[in-house]
Amino acid sequence: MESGNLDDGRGKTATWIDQYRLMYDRATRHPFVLSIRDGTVDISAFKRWLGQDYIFVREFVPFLASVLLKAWKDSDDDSDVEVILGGIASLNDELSWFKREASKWDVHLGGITPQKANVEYCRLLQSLMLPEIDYAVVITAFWAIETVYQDSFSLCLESGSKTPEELMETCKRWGNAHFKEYCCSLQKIADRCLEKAPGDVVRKAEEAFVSVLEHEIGFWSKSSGES
Ligand SMILES: Cc1ncc(CO)c(N)n1
Repeated sequence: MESGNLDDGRGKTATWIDQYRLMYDRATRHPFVLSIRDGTVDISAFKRWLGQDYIFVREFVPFLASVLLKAWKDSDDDSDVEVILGGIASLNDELSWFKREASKWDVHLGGITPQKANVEYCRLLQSLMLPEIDYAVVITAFWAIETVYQDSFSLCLESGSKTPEELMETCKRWGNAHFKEYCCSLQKIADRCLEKAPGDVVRKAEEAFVSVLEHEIGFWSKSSGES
């Protein structure tokens, strides 16, 4: 058994969160998210984020499909496919939710130009969809992408938060306990794969994790900021 230098019996993913704590906190405690939590959020920033995230989630569909395909081909545990399929199923519901929410806020999803940070994030997804990228790398990225939103929005649901009532549904979408469980399932899968992966694959997964954090920070800033 290989034991990494920071490995104290926890999974690799938990180790990386600690190791990149500053960046992780910048991704999960972004000023935009904090403004939702303290009730000072600028509604036009929220509407911009909504339109940009819809574009991102549409790109997330083929990414998830590619993760599913790799799990089906390369995973040694049948339940991986079920967890990922569950994620794909809820994406279907999520896209409908975006359309409903957008019409509620008078956001026209058809006419939105993706921000540069969004285009770059989608490009990262596309690079991870390539067949030569290992399952361990993409499942790690997938876990990180979902977990950043889970951590961010659950913050807005904590007791003492002043999240405006009309944004509660958005926060519950990613901040709810069921979504947290789903993120934990993804984390267990990622940790299991990373434990068995050769060193160069683990290094690539770590890079993908850091890259997701960087892109999430950029996404929050640019999607909620002035266009
Ligand atoms: C940018 C971004 N990251 C993560 C998620 C979670 O699905 C999302 N919807 N959008």
